[in-house]
Amino acid sequence: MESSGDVSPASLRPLTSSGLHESISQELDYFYQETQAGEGVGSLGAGAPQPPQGLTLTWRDVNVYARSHTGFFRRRTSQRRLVSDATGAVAPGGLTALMGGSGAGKSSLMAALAHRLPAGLTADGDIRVNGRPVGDFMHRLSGYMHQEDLFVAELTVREHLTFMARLRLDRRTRPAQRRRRVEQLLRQLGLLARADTRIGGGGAAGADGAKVLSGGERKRLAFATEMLTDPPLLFCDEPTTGLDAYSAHKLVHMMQRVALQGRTVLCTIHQPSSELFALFHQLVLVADGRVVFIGDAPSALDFFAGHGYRCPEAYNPAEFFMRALALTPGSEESSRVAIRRLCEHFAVSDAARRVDLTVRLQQRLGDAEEHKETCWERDHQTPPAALVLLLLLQRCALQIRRDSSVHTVRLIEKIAVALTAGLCYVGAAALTQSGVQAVQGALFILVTENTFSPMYGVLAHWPAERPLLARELRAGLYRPHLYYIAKQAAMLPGLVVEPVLFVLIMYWLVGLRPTFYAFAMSLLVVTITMNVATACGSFFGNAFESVSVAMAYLVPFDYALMITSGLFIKLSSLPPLVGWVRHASWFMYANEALSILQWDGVSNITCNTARPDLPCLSEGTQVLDQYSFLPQHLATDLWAMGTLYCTFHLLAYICLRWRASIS
Ligand SMILES: Nc1ncnc2c1ncn2[C@@H]1O[C@H](COP(=O)(O)OP(=O)(O)OP(=O)(O)O)[C@@H](O)[C@H]1O
Repeated sequence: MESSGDVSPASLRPLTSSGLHESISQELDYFYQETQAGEGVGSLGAGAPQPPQGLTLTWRDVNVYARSHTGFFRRRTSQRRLVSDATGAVAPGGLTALMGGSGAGKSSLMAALAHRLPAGLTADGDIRVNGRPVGDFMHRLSGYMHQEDLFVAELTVREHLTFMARLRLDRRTRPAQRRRRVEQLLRQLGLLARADTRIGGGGAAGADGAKVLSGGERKRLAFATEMLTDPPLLFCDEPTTGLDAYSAHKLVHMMQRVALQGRTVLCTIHQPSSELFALFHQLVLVADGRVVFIGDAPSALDFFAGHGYRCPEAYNPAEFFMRALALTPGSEESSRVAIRRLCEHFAVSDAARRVDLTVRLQQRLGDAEEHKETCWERDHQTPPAALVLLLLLQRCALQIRRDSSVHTVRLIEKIAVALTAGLCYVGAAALTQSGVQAVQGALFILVTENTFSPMYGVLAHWPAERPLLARELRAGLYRPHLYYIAKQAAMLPGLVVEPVLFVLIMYWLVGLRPTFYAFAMSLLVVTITMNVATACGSFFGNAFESVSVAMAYLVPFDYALMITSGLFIKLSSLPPLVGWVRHASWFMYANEALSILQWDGVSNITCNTARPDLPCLSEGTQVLDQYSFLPQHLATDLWAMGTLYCTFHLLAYICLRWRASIS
């Protein structure tokens, strides 16, 4: 294994060249000139703190385990080893391929090396960077391009990079520098023409027909995102998955260029073509969770040939390695024995001795400098919480504004329902016996229409955004409470405009009590109702793993609340077993408050004189009493709804944190 000082770009030339390679080289000429001038993908420019360059990554006896919980209350824990006793080293200045068949343990090993194990996986062993045991500083020191790219679909390419630049770059980076960095990456990664295109959800076109990025462009954007901070260490998990040969070559070629600038780049890859394979300088071959070989491709071919696995002439070496290391279906056990034998041969080979030497050297180096901080750790300053909140708020607001299903369609629906319901009640809300029924019916519509659609609408948002949230939280980009506050704050204008619009239309069409106080207070009650309902939807959306499971619990819950609202059964006659439910029913509080606003102080309701045998409610208090409502409860109702609002949000936030930590 070569140390950082021994590696020169010349010694790391690609193994072969091809026409495709040359055409890409020409296309990237501009980029290359810039990198030669020290202004390439990895340059932040003067002024910003620079990370340490030339990092050697070493690992010894690394094991990765998957923990699963089974049984009642998930109390039984079982553990499976995904990576066994892996030892290796990767030097800077070259592109290293972590290769192996599907399920060989590449992603698990790479996540452990990058200090980014997902929830459910744990690791032990000694992993170091320039001799220093890895820790949380890896999030700043390294970039990690995930196998599955996740973006906020509504943002454009430039908006996404700008947002990430503000969160990831040191807070002392000047705005002009930041902008230059974004433009530089857009240009270098061939995304300039697509800079104002929406990222989209990965499909052919956005929901509203807007153009979105292709798979290859998304991968390049993911790469650009990781390159924003100019990390000296870069991990790429299957960056070529889903790309055509040309796009895959273009992306790996960029990674090679970045590596040749002195960075350490480790990239998992499945089965690359010969041309793609030729771009890698070093291989780490993995099979059945074990490291089978580390070194360059010619040495790997010699090693395999020396143990009876000869690669045929003109055969793609990558394919050859994959075949040699595959677990053959039907005879997995004999494949495992063969793999273990190769591992044993490798353990006593010269290549393994070189790796071991590097690992020991780095260990000694690190132990000697145990108490020294790297300048990168000491220097990096994250943006202040207020700025992070503002950035998240901007992003959420853009998401809502551009997702027509959230605002335009909902506003149209609200107006249409308010008009329809209002027109049905025109002239019905008189101070008569039938008028009492009409008013109570209209109040019920005011409550339900501002409860169900917002509650179920918001429910779906949380599970959909959870993977991205979990990833961004794990990357240390922001704290969960900032995300939650930003999300709620971005929704707030809609949660005020919608109920106000609805009440404005329906209140006057129905002809409800025409006093300013009754109208203004009704506006307030309905607005609070909608906000409590969305808080409840947020709680259910965060408490369960998927929308369907959340719905399974929410539907019976809202039925219980609705039945105990006072309209369907007199509250005083509720059986004690379920009577307590009404205390959590904002339906009840809202209905009571709205009814008080309509009927308190009314004393001239006319009776049906033609039918003296029928019961007659001649006073407002009688109407309220019919539902067990009390006129003096208005303030209590408002306080109760406020308490429910805070409780649901608190529960939602606790669940958000918990769900994100296990996702
Ligand atoms: N969180 C997890 N819980 C349980 N098992 C897991 C988990 N993650 C991965 N595994 C298992 O560990 C093994 C190795 O998975 P890993 O993703 O590391 O392999 P890989 O070589 O990257 O595969 P691929 O190329 O298909 O992505 C697989 O059998 C996989 O099912």
